[in-house]
Amino acid sequence: MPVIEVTSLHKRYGETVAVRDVSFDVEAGEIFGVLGPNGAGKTTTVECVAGLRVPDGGGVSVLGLDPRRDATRLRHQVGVQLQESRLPDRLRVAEALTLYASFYREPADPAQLLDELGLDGKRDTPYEKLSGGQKQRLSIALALVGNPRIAILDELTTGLDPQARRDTWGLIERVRDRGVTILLVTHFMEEAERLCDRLAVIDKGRVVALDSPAGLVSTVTPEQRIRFRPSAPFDDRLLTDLPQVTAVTRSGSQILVTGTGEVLHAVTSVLARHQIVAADLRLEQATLDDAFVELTGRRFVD
Ligand SMILES: Nc1ncnc2c1ncn2[C@@H]1O[C@H](COP(=O)(O)OP(=O)(O)OP(=O)(O)O)[C@@H](O)[C@H]1O
Repeated sequence: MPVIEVTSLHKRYGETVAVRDVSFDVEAGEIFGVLGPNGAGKTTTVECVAGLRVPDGGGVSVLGLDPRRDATRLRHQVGVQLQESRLPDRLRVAEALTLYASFYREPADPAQLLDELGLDGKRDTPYEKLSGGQKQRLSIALALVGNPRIAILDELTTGLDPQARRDTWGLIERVRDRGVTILLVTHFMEEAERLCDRLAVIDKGRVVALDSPAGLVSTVTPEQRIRFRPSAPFDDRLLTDLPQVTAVTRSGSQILVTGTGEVLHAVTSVLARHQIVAADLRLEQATLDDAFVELTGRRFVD
């Protein structure tokens, strides 16, 4: 049974249609991603789910309730971390968490949450003295302090360095393992691929695909790319004659072969037969980025 149901959501700001037609269901216990380029309508969608905006059309149901009409009941069950949330500069980390915990009937233990988020050493640090990554982790802690059943996280790792980003992903997986359902907005392909059980890809206010990351990638033409540097010159026809090869292009000393099926085996076998070593050999398979191009006809731009 879905814990979040979004049906034909429509939302405009004056002349701008931010969300044209968005529908998806989120099942209990999953990490559900809303992925799309800047301005696609992701934030507006989750703000409607969080009850912070009123849809102009369509409906949203969270735990069977209306996010605006039943806001008080949902407040204890839904934690929200929105883009660029700010706290007063002088507020210390532990104070912020204790303050937020006091708003809830059955809050999490603030000390344990700080420990889990790697903020234990920052308990007495004022908000203004935290790094970007620490502020981000604090905002996640604040979204979780009410022990919610659902956490809505918008642009979780924007502005974080690669290590902090990976740490945050690990944290989100641990939260999910405790049974919290997570609705995650992202414009990072890698984040979506690594974290999400299922994804709605949104473009220009519409859902253009809804599937698991692997499912989305598999809808793309199953083309593979092989890159290597040959140890000796050879005629392209050696490879283009192979039925598995669709194209061979050269760029400097590097060769790029595209093909399907057992193309890697076919290429390496024929090269070996001609005593050619394929140095720096890499096999590239379709990614979510390729799936996005296939779905929208253009490259995903961050
Ligand atoms: N408060 C607002 N007033 C007017 N227009 C808005 C407002 N908020 C968003 N928009 C516009 O609505 C569209 C969708 O914005 P939204 O923030 O939902 O997209 P997004 O996918 O979350 O983008 P981003 O990744 O940049 O946050 C954009 O064209 C944006 O300029």
